[in-house]
Amino acid sequence: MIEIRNVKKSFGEKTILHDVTATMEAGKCNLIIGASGSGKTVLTKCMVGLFKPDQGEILYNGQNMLEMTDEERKQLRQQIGMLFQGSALFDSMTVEENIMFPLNMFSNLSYKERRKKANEVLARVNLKDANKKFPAEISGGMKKRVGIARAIVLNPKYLFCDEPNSGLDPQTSLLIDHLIKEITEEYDITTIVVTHDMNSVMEIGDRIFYMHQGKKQWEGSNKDIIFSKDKLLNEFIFASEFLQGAKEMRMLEEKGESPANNQ
Ligand SMILES: Nc1ncnc2c1ncn2[C@@H]1O[C@H](COP(=O)(O)OP(=O)(O)OP(=O)(O)O)[C@@H](O)[C@H]1O
Repeated sequence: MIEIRNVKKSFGEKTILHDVTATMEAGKCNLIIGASGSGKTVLTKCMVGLFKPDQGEILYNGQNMLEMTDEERKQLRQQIGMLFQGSALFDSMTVEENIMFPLNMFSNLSYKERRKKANEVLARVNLKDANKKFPAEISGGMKKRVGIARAIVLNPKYLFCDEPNSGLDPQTSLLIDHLIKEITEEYDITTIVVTHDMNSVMEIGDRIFYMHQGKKQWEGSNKDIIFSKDKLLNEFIFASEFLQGAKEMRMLEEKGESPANNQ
């Protein structure tokens, strides 16, 4: 679990995060959504220690990251897996070598054990046969799966995914979403996904945090998001073509004309 308490962050005169409080739950996909510039990235950078908040607390399983010693912060860092927007694979390394990289850096395992572990996670993301390929030889969806395998190879407690669907077709996006959700539940990871993709929001959004101009404007689940009365959230989500059908359904329901009422 990650608890963000009253976090404030400014750059110069400009306040970017205004008193943000939110709890990211373990074993769940916690999605941060919001328009460009609403503060999603600054918030996640504060969470992983890349920015220091001016005020507030960030608690990892009850321990304030901002008060940790360097050693404690180093240990925490090893419990955080990251999936970057462009997958960020090393082009000169094979898929297997890419996945072994965090193990080479942070584990005391032998070469044989590291290879075994890398191939286990590769099998978990259904890429067993791609281990000797180079990134240039695999598709965008496969690269994302390699990115996920690399992010989970150290058995992280926390997984941060930055726009995991960017550049993918809808079908591949869905596969990646499901993989992230399955892994989150299977390994009881606290997963944080920053996304613009409303399809993902509806598919895997156990907890959704809607940021607006640096404030947490709304939070809830994918079950209640389309029924929210929050005007700003409604403007944001119903701008998506994907949710036009849901919007029309909701309007009919409000008028008592839903097909469900006519049965
Ligand atoms: N290092 C920085 N120095 C100064 N201002 C910054 C810095 N990083 C971000 N900002 C500002 O903080 C605000 C929020 O940016 P942020 O990147 O968090 O938005 P976002 O919601 O992630 O947007 P997007 O969806 O486009 O990635 C923006 O006005 C941005 O210019």
